[in-house]
Amino acid sequence: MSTSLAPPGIVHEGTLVPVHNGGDSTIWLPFEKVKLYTNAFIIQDGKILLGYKKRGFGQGLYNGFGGKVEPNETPAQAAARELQEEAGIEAPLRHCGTLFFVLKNFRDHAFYVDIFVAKEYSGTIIETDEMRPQWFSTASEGLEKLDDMLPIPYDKMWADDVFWMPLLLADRPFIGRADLDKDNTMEKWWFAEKTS
Ligand SMILES: Nc1ncnc2c1[nH]c(=O)n2[C@H]1C[C@H](O)[C@@H](COP(=O)(O)OP(=O)(O)OP(=O)(O)O)O1
Repeated sequence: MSTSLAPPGIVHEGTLVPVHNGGDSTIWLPFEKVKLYTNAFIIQDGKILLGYKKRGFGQGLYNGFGGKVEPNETPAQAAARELQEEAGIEAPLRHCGTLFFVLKNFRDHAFYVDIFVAKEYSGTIIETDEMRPQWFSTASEGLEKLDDMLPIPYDKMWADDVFWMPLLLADRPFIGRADLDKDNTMEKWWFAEKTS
């Protein structure tokens, strides 16, 4: 499928295969500034580590561990720093996706988020002022669940996560954009798998 379908804000090389797109809005929300963010996940042995955001942006939602890329950092360095700051651990993170978010009632900047993943980590997972880490089962409905582990709580996550997280879990590189309203509803979205 043509790569020219990618929405504004999506920067990419190679071949993209769109997997989801939709929304009632006919236009992508405009944006002026873009700020760089990271988000990191540990996925191992049928489980994924998420953090419950205790304060600030996205409070009350489960997410990976991440935040803003500081001016002196690469996204990979920022991802490692945020994982240490928010969960107390280190991990051999590798890049697996890129997401672009525009919030309807937040016109300060759009979010360009590099997504990282690791299968291992070192150190002891700790609760921090910002995040309460928790393991969730990655097993699909109908399959055997890990002992006492809840499934991924999509109803308590950013609304876009359900579209790209299956690609993350399947280790399939992805890219996408979502425009969200202030109540965490999706206005318009487009997600693709990167096949080269
Ligand atoms: N829509 C959506 N889906 C999934 N993930 C995210 C979004 N929007 C987002 O912003 N995010 C991610 C991107 C980042 O990982 C975090 C937001 O980072 P934040 O905690 O605001 O950044 P910090 O640098 O930690 O902020 P301060 O601690 O400096 O205030 O959510």
